[in-house]
Amino acid sequence: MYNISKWDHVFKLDPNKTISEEDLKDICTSGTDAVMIGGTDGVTFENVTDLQERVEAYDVTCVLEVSDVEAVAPDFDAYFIPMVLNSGDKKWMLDVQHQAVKEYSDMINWTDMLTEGYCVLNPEAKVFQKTSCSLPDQADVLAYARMAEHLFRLPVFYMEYSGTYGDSALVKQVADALEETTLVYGGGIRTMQQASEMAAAADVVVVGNVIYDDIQVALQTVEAVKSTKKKDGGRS
Ligand SMILES: CC(C)=CCC/C(C)=C/CC/C(C)=C/CC/C(C)=C/CC/C(C)=C/CC/C(C)=C/CC/C(C)=C/COP(=O)(O)OP(=O)(O)O
Ligand SMILES: O=P(O)(O)OC[C@@H](O)CO
Ligand SMILES: [Mg+2]
Repeated sequence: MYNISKWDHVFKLDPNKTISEEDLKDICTSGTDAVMIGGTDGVTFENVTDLQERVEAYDVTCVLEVSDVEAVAPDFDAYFIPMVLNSGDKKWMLDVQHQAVKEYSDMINWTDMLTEGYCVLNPEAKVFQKTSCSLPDQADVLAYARMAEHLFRLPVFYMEYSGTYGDSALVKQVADALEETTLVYGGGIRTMQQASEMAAAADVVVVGNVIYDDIQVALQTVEAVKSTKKKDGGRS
């Protein structure tokens, strides 16, 4: 059984991208806490199940981050359901989830579901544009984090800088404001130093695109995150 509050590092694999068997093996046996399958576009039942089967050959926790209800497949260790808190369109906060629950409630095992409160902070990211986000300032981000923890009691607050490296001072401020909710950071990690810096601030660091651009650097982020957590302690 997975426990996200104990995780430090996650690799996010995009089912719409190609990865060699050798690289996939290195990712799955890297010592990461989990492999998350997810992306914003081009996610289909076929490419999700294809990647899922390949990851299942290894002994690593594998979760599906749902971005399209048509691409939900059985037998993942968990299902992460994003709610985009800074979307200007309630569709991405409530409506798509509502529709999915209405249609599929008899197939859902609720203990496998975990809701992520997303705060998207890179205006260039596909997810920012797709979900009509507005760019929050520091006070907005802190308010979203507090709402996630105290009003919605969400297990996860996800600071999403997808494609660009974020503001570690802001990540630290959010970490200081949260007690129970797990703070996940993702975006633009391309060096061990960046991985360590974000590991010192957030509970969980997600590494995505660099997997496809520089697999060796991607693999090194596991040790960078794990050794920072060991040294600094931290909440997770
Ligand atoms: C087990 C089984 C078969 C169950 C069936 C029952 C079932 C269907 C359960 C699902 C229940 C449920 C509540 C589903 C919700 C469905 C849904 C459509 C949720 C919407 C999620 C959402 C807000 C999506 C918007 C996009 C988003 C936040 C995606 C997350 C991934 C992400 C941020 C990727 C980064 O992407 P990007 O910025 O584009 O970067 P790249 O350029 O690298 O891709
Ligand atoms: O792809 P990158 O920029 O590493 O971001 C990771 C993840 O937060 C994307 O959802
Ligand atoms: Mg990606």
